[in-house]
Amino acid sequence: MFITFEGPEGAGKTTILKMIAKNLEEKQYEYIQTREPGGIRISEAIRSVILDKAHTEMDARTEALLYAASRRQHLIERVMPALENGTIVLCDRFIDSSLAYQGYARNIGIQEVWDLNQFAIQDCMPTFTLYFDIAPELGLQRIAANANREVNRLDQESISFHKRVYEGYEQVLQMFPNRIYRIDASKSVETVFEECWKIITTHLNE
Ligand SMILES: Nc1ncnc2c1ncn2[C@@H]1O[C@H](COP(=O)(O)OP(=O)(O)OP(=O)(O)O)[C@@H](O)[C@H]1O
Ligand SMILES: Cc1cn([C@H]2C[C@H](O)[C@@H](COP(=O)(O)O)O2)c(=O)[nH]c1=O
Repeated sequence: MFITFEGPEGAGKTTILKMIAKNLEEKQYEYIQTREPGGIRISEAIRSVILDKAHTEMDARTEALLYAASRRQHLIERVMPALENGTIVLCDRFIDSSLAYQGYARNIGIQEVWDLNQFAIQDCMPTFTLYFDIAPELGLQRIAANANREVNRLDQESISFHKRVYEGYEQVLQMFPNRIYRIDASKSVETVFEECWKIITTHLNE
């Protein structure tokens, strides 16, 4: 089972992913938790290049290619071997982030970014996706209030960019109504967790 966590900045993806991991651990499921961009050495190195605040000159297509390259290596080294073993994969962000951020918000085109990513993923799509729906203003407020979180190049984008990311996700949800579950991420951590856990247990029991 390949489960991805998606949504704008500060939506609570990482918080809930860790809680789900803890629950799976307690119930003795085999799982891994990982993230994009990153999760393994080469992809973490690509992450540093993409998210470096100094790299303000980065071209949108270069950005899309770097995310896709990072995705490819992470799939080959970490995700696919785990799935082949029957291990549950919890992944913080995946292809939907590229569609919303690069495809829509950066104006490359969702279809173009989808096509580019087919080379990287070779049909390895998530079993299902939890989309953390939050107004960009609230998400950004949450991350601003978190003193431990380092601000990266994407965080520094304007509020209009983050609003476009939100609109981009809306398009992506329309494209994949059977794969993506919308979660109201403005609710309390406990409520959001309960909703996500209910979806996961339904799939685990299928
Ligand atoms: N439901 C919630 N209500 C209030 N605060 C929350 C909630 N979920 C998470 N937070 C807080 O919001 C901040 C961002 O949460 P988190 O890092 O989990 O979000 P994220 O979606 O992974 O963000 P990003 O994609 O930007 O890394 C953290 O300080 C976290 O404690
Ligand atoms: C996978 C992926 C990510 N992004 C963006 C989204 C965030 O701004 C950063 C990752 O930071 P996080 O704290 O780990 O969420 O990268 C993107 O634009 N495109 C992608 O494909």
